[in-house]
Amino acid sequence: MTGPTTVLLASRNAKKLVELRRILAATPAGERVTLIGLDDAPAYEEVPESGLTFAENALIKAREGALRTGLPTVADDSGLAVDALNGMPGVFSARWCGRHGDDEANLQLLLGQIGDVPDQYRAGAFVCAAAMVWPDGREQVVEGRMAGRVIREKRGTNGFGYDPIFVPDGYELTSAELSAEEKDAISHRGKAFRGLADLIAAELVEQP
Ligand SMILES: O=P(O)(O)OP(=O)(O)OP(=O)(O)OC[C@H]1O[C@@H](n2cnc3c(O)ncnc32)[C@H](O)[C@@H]1O
Ligand SMILES: [Mg+2]
Repeated sequence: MTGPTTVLLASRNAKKLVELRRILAATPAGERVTLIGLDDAPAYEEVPESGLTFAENALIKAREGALRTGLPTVADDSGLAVDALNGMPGVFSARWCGRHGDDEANLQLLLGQIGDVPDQYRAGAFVCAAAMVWPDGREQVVEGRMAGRVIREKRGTNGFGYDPIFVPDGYELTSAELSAEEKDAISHRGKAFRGLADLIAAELVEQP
């Protein structure tokens, strides 16, 4: 067995880094992997998320990271797909209001758009595609979903993004009222990252 392997998470989102570290730690790869984020990697100009699917965007980010750093690289792309909006905001979730990362404006715009949609038609799902690109060019993508419905007013202060207006199926609480651990256990990103963590563990265990 070789020493620890450094894996890059091609993201500046600190919450994603914490989440993937926690999930990796629970797998056989836990002790063998040191996970770093873009803030700890040699700086490079990031490519725009120009894909039309979560998987394409995750691969764009992961390929660029692997190319620029030579490290095995993970990246994810995620968002909320609302049935009444034919799957939007989807890949545009982070910039739905027209600028990147304004969670409150994104959420209020969505609430206004589906204001007239009756309760029984407010289904949607959080979706996450997590991609792994190895330095030799091999690529793997794992997707996770969390189905639920969009409510009419914000509830809860945990999480981020659209969490305060999303109630997962089987729950009465919004995903912003669940604890981080409770959300991880059922979330789109939790599922996708656990799938990837298993692939990373298998890869490293097979190494001579
Ligand atoms: O650097 P990267 O990894 O790209 O970080 P990011 O924050 O831009 O992340 P994404 O491109 O994956 O965009 C995710 C958007 O989708 C929404 N979203 C995704 N997962 C969510 C979750 O678990 N809870 C609430 N909103 C979520 C939210 O609006 C995010 O801004
Ligand atoms: Mg992004």
